Amino acid sequence: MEKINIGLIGLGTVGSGVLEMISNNQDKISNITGRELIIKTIVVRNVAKHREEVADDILLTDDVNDVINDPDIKIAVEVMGGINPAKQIITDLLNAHKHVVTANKDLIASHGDELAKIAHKNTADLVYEASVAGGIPILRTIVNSFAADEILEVKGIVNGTTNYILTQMQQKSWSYEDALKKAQELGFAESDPTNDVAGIDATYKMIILSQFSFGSHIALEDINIEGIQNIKLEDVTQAAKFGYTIKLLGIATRVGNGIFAEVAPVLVPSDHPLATIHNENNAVMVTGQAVGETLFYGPGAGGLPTANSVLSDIVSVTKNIVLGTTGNTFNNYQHESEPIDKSNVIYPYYLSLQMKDIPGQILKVTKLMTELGASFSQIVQTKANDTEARVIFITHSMSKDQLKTLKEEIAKFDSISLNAAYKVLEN
Ligand SMILES: NC(=O)C1=CN([C@@H]2O[C@H](COP(=O)(O)OP(=O)(O)OC[C@H]3O[C@@H](n4cnc5c(N)ncnc54)[C@H](OP(=O)(O)O)[C@@H]3O)[C@@H](O)[C@H]2O)C=CC1
Ligand SMILES: N[C@@H](CC=O)C(=O)O
Repeated sequence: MEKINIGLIGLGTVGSGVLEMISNNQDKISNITGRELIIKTIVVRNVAKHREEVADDILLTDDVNDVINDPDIKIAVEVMGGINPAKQIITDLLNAHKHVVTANKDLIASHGDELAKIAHKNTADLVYEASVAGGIPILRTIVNSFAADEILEVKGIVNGTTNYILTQMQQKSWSYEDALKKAQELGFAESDPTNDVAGIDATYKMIILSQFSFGSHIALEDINIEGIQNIKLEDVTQAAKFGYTIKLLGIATRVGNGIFAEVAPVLVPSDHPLATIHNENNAVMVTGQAVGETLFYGPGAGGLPTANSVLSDIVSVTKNIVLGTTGNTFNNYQHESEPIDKSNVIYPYYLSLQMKDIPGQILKVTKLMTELGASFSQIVQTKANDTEARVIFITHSMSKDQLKTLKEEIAKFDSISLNAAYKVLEN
């Protein structure tokens, strides 16, 4: 059987999973593709650290040119992460006519269109199913199964680390710090977890999802991004008492000719499907004009689940090589998203305030709401400390502008502070 040589760049959580899956599933892959897949070369930073993991017949090197300049390598798998030097490496690989499979959402969200053009020019494939929602095969599903439908909204839980952290806080009352440490040990978090907890990783994934869903590229600066770093156990507990579970959600909705996109902690009704997604699992809800609401669920992070998506890309590139159909674009870039009128985007909010325990305080806030045309459906007061009360409101739907003005006006009071304002998802 003819062989196809692969260069693997990175042997961390995902790279090790790719190595394991190729060696364990060789027969099945050969039956499907008609080719034997061989990992010829592996590139890492620290060769000595990986010597024991790698068979003697594979070249283990710290020089990526051993892949770029090897004419026998047809497919390169980039699972090292980060934007630099990954961008230059992928550019060089494509210019050397290698097909590239990557899991790198940072890079694809930031420079995907530029790299797709380089791939097209070189009749090479550039594919990245693993870049969004780890083990869930969502990108090809959107390309193939929503080809004739108009997608109205795509939303969901697209970061495994933050969902793992929130689950441990909710179900086991773990501290935020302990849960993050465990997510890092389990290989779910990025090498620097800042992007995970700050919502940036989820935002990269929403940029890619939006491009596939709507054909529009949304710039990172145009997305409202809020992470989970400031979520308090008391908010998690209070939200549960109101019948909600806090989740970090990505939401991208068609508004006129543009897209409204946001990544933020959201109170999800506890009987909503997204509230039932626990640990490192992800779920993507795609709403189509014709099909209505659909939900795709599975592991969003971790070595083998992510490697499974990488392998699905490797198999599809191999089939393209066999059929001579390489170089067809995987992304759906049509244009930059047009500006939208955000006043049309309205949600109820969970507002957590701390106020000096003196008469008339709550009235000050409700008066402000009335002046802004806003109102609330639920209110709870608890003791924060000896001199202050915690007051939680669930508001009726209000716009971002109303919320912004409310925040600004509350900030003018010395004796009242707004600690949290989270969107509430309606069933
Ligand atoms: N972990 C996950 O669950 C998921 C990760 N991803 C994405 O997959 C990619 C890889 O993630 P993950 O496996 O977790 O990352 P790791 O940090 O576990 O592994 C990174 C690997 O890349 C190697 N590497 C890093 N920089 C260089 C360099 N400059 N030259 C050569 N080798 C380098 C490292 O070598 P060494 O070991 O010697 O340091 C290491 O083997 C990232 O883009 C990530 O966002 C996508 C979905 C899920
Ligand atoms: N750090 C990411 C890994 C997968 O993309 C996550 O936690 O989702």
